[in-house]
Amino acid sequence: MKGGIRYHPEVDLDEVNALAQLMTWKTAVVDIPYGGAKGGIGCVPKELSKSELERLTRVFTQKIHDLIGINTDVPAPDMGTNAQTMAWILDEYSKFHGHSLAIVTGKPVDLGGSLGREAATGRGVVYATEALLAEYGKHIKDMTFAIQGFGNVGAWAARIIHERGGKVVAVSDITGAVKNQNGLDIPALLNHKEATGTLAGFSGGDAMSSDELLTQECDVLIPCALGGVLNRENADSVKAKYIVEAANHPTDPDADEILSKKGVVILPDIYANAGGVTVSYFEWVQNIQGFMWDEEQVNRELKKYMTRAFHNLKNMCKSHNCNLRMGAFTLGVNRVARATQLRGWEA
Ligand SMILES: NC(=O)C1=CN([C@@H]2O[C@H](COP(=O)(O)OP(=O)(O)OC[C@H]3O[C@@H](n4cnc5c(N)ncnc54)[C@H](O)[C@@H]3O)[C@@H](O)[C@H]2O)C=CC1
Ligand SMILES: O=C(O)CCC(=O)C(=O)O
Repeated sequence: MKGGIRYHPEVDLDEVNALAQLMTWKTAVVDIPYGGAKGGIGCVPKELSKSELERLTRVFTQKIHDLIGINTDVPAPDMGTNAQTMAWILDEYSKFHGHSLAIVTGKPVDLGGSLGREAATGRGVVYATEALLAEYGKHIKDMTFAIQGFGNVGAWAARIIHERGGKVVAVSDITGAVKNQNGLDIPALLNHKEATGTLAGFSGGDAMSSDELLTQECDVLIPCALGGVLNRENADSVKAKYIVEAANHPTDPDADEILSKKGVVILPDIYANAGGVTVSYFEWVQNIQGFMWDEEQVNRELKKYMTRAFHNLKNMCKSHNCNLRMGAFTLGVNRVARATQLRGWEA
């Protein structure tokens, strides 16, 4: 099983359960050999010191070390966790079971992490967006983007879209939001965030409230933060023509219906954000083989997996005459059902 560990105040058992289920279908959609998992701690990581985070992570690992394993459950980063968190889990786990590089993915590269994993979810989102837009004869360089969340996924997606000539017109995070209809200078915004820890005060755009981001004028909206942010309160006001779900379950069922009726095309999470777990799979393979790939190979393989999955998804939608979310779930559930039947577990 595979999935991230989340540190966030809203983490609870129901949410982790739902996120683990999404991982089951996600890994099947991109056809990598895992089931789904997820873990989390209800806490506010920004309010904890580095040494408190380390102690929390080590005690958590002491509690779960018998549940995880390189062939049973392999954690990775999610919201509020990062490569450092994975390094602590690896170190603590190794005290019980011996040195096991493949016990976590998304580790620091210096500790056996894969080149390209940190950027992989955002990069995968960009590959997915390119594949979707190509279906409509469009290109990133001709489109405007609004991005909610400027953490690992949002910042990397923004950076790569900007590099490809796309115009990122609005960005938000927990500290606020900034917009510029002529396009934000993303490298400058990244430097500003690095230096100040906030989006506030960025001179290259106008400040706005975080909530406004979702209804901002743009072609493509990319939610990269929490679940349930698109709901019946705001769905009707969304102006984007395309939504690429980089976050997990950002669109609730009411919003899904409202947006579909408005003709908004939604690229679902279990495909759109699968680049992260795909490169996690590459990291696990590299650790087991004891052979590091170069970054070019990682990105080339990632593109191959994302493009192949998009074609499978599109064919599923065509043969079942359904939208992309239904197509993605049908693809994932069918693969799991087929494996289940082949093992003789048919009811
Ligand atoms: N890290 C990964 O590899 C993957 C992450 N995801 C999903 O992507 C989403 C983001 O994850 P990460 O970037 O890793 O987390 P992160 O912790 O690095 O960043 C989260 C970002 O969301 C922002 N945020 C939080 N609440 C907000 C609000 N109310 N309004 C606006 N922004 C808000 C934070 O300020 C931060 O910029 C999550 O839903 C996660 O499950 C999905 C696949 C893989
Ligand atoms: O990289 C991984 O193993 C998990 C990534 C993740 O948590 C997700 O796709 O939601």
